[in-house]
Amino acid sequence: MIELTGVTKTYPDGTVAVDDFSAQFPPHKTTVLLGSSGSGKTTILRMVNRMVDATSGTITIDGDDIADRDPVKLRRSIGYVMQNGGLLPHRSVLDNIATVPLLNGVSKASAHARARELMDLVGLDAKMAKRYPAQLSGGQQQRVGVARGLAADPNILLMDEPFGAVDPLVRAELQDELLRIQHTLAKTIVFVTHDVEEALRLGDQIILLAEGGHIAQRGTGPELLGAPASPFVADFLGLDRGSRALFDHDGVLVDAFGRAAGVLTQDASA
Ligand SMILES: Nc1ncnc2c1ncn2[C@@H]1O[C@H](COP(=O)(O)OP(=O)(O)OP(=O)(O)O)[C@@H](O)[C@H]1O
Repeated sequence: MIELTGVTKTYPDGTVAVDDFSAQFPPHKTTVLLGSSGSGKTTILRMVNRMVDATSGTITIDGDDIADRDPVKLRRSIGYVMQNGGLLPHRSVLDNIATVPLLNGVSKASAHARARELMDLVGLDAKMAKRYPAQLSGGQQQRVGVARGLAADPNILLMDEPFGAVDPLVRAELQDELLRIQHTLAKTIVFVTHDVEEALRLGDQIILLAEGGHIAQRGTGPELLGAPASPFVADFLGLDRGSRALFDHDGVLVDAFGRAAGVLTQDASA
């Protein structure tokens, strides 16, 4: 369990990116931080592995305060996948995937063997192993990024808009792959996106953020869709724009395409 309590981040120029944020990211589940640009999603994510240090508040992982952990060791124990893969351009696919295990002192032979297994897991053809990032499509680069994030077999995987830079079809494919991988590996995933469809597809829990990391609403996708807490939430989810509107059929919520999206509680349907 990752727990953030009263966490604030003020950058040196005075920008309060995150103001008094508290939340839990449960183990083996995917939590999506959803919000528009500048709402503090990346800052929250980076505070979990101490790429950014919180100004105040507490962050614990399984009860241990991360402020007491060595930041470099902490960072290497947590998978991190960023937009555009963040790959090292002059290293082969295999070396990119093996980066963290090699830093952790794993032998090159076993790091590469593990990297080949991960290539298979994320759906990359083995013949790509010796290629350089520039010789891959955007979608393939993202797969390498996911494999690299998983290479040290971390319990926690932080993903910062990992599929933001690819076209919608490839994006849907990558989302499917992630769902498949997560079904097998059950990592604790924190996934940042500003894309509502992506959040609804991937999130066991969605935390919708307004500016300053203020929580507009948290819950499952159907909970947010079925009972948006404010006009801001309804607007962000696009509930006023038709396609995502929900209709009540005897207590079962269905979307505009007739797909079940949730169940109304007794009170809400009364
Ligand atoms: N190093 C920094 N110094 C000063 N301000 C920063 C820094 N990094 C981020 N900010 C500011 O903090 C706020 C939150 O930024 P953050 O990147 O966390 O938001 P975000 O929701 O992830 O946005 P995006 O979707 O655009 O990545 C923004 O106002 C941003 O300009």
